[in-house]
Amino acid sequence: SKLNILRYPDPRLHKVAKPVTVFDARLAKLVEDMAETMYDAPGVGLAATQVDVHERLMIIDVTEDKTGLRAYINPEIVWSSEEKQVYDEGCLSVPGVYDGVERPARVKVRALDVKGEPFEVEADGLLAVCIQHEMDHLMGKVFVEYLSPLKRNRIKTKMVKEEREIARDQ
Ligand SMILES: O=C(O)C[C@@H](Cc1ccccc1)C(=O)SCC(=O)c1ccccc1
Ligand SMILES: [Zn+2]
Repeated sequence: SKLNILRYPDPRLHKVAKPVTVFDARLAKLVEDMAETMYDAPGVGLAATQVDVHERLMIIDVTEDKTGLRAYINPEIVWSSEEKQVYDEGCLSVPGVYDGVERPARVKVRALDVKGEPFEVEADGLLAVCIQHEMDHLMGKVFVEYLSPLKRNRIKTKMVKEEREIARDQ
């Protein structure tokens, strides 16, 4: 079923996720529900933090035809390139905002799959950007924190105003 995505500046987006320790049917269902939520948004990634589940779990699918879904559990970056790249990032928790963020161009990440089996991915391009963006979510970080205080405050003000309008219409 579709889950509710927390919207910035909800304070729960700043909670630090805890490692996953139990690989059971609940976890598999959570991955399914997160995937349904992500494809519906639409998005190319989603961290458990964004659906108010504070466990170290993220899903990513950067393929055009939605055939590349992968769950990364207890992910850790084991190598990142010196070379950086600026990419126009978006965020399902900050709808309508896209802005340049500089990050290492390539990363090697180690994680467990939904069965608890370890795997490793070396990524570049959008996958590398997304892995780093989702892992920030698991650390309670939202990509607007890389922008200038002026830009961040304008975004915050706009989102709070929109939140009030949504509340008023209900
Ligand atoms: O908020 C999130 O974590 C999802 C976010 C991931 C992301 C996208 C691009 C750069 C960095 C991180 C999104 O998916 S935003 C939506 C988006 O970028 C997109 C949506 C549909 C097709 C392609 C991209
Ligand atoms: Zn995001």
